[in-house]
Amino acid sequence: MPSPTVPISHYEPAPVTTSTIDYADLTIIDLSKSNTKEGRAQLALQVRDAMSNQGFFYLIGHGYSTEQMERMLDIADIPFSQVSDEEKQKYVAPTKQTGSYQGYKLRQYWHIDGGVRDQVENYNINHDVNRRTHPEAVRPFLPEISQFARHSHMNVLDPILRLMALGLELPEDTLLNMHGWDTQSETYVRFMKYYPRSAEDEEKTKSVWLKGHTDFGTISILYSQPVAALQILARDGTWKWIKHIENAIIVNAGDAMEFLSGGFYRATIHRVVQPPPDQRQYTRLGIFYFCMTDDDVKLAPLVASPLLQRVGFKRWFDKDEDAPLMLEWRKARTSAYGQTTLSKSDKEDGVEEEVINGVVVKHYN
Ligand SMILES: O=C(O)CCC(=O)C(=O)O
Ligand SMILES: [Fe+2]
Repeated sequence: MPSPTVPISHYEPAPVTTSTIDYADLTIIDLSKSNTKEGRAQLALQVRDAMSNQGFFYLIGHGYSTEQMERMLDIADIPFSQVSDEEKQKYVAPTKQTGSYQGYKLRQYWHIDGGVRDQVENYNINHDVNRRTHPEAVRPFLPEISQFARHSHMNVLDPILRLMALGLELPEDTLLNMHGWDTQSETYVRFMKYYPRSAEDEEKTKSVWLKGHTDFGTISILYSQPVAALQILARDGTWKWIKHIENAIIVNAGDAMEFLSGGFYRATIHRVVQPPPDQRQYTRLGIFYFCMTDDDVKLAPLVASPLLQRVGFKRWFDKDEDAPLMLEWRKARTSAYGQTTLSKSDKEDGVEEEVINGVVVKHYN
């Protein structure tokens, strides 16, 4: 049961920016319309259009209130503000060895550019919150975090997966059946806190905090927060800012969804940059639910889709049996990220590449 009586200090997020910036124009999906069959058919078309064009959309009507979100934000700050550096060290994720982020990713782990390393702390918790132990200050809040993960899974992820399966003209539960709650998967809650950086770091990285990348899994669920910093690479090659919408969720597809849909749903490149001037002195605390299929799902195209048969699809692997399992793809991508030496693309300016499971993975500056 949730325990909202456990005392907690309040995290006050930055005020919304008043700067004029170039925002992406994304579709807003109202999930409260998905209770009826007609509603779902209509939303499925909207989601299909958004995921095959921008690869990003907003979700509203998801049933989590602003007050519940404020409470989760207070909880999200605990692993950063209420745990000593010494205790944090005990819970650092052995990411390079295990290909898993569970636990802390402390500052300066990822290489960004020009010798500059990141200034962001993550604390990652598997959707099964008891899979690992947690710092003492986090423990009283595990029931609430578990309930939040369950909400994100059942009330956000599952409806999205239903709509995306419908979009491929497949049975509604096709994708959902690959994303069990009780099965073995890496699907996890991430708390992420960015700290302001030095002028020197900003200059050396041309203000990039997290290089342009695609996410590794199927669906990423980003609970909207006020500090503008996230940008997506639009089809015309320009970076567009993601606008904060109170109590909305930003949804994007990752590599695994791109593989399963034969390239129809796009894993869009996105990055994080220095916020506009009026938000630069604030920390930026975010809450995410990163979703992957069950570990044992092969990431080969869903060729039974009548839509894919009509419009055509891309194969990354000649034979389906050569496609990686979700477990293999996640491990390889996770252990390499921010650690490997990337090589410059000979085709595209400002792009660096690495080869993972035979696939060229690009990183954008
Ligand atoms: O901080 C954000 O808004 C996005 C972070 C992100 O892209 C990631 O963690 O993969
Ligand atoms: Fe990302």
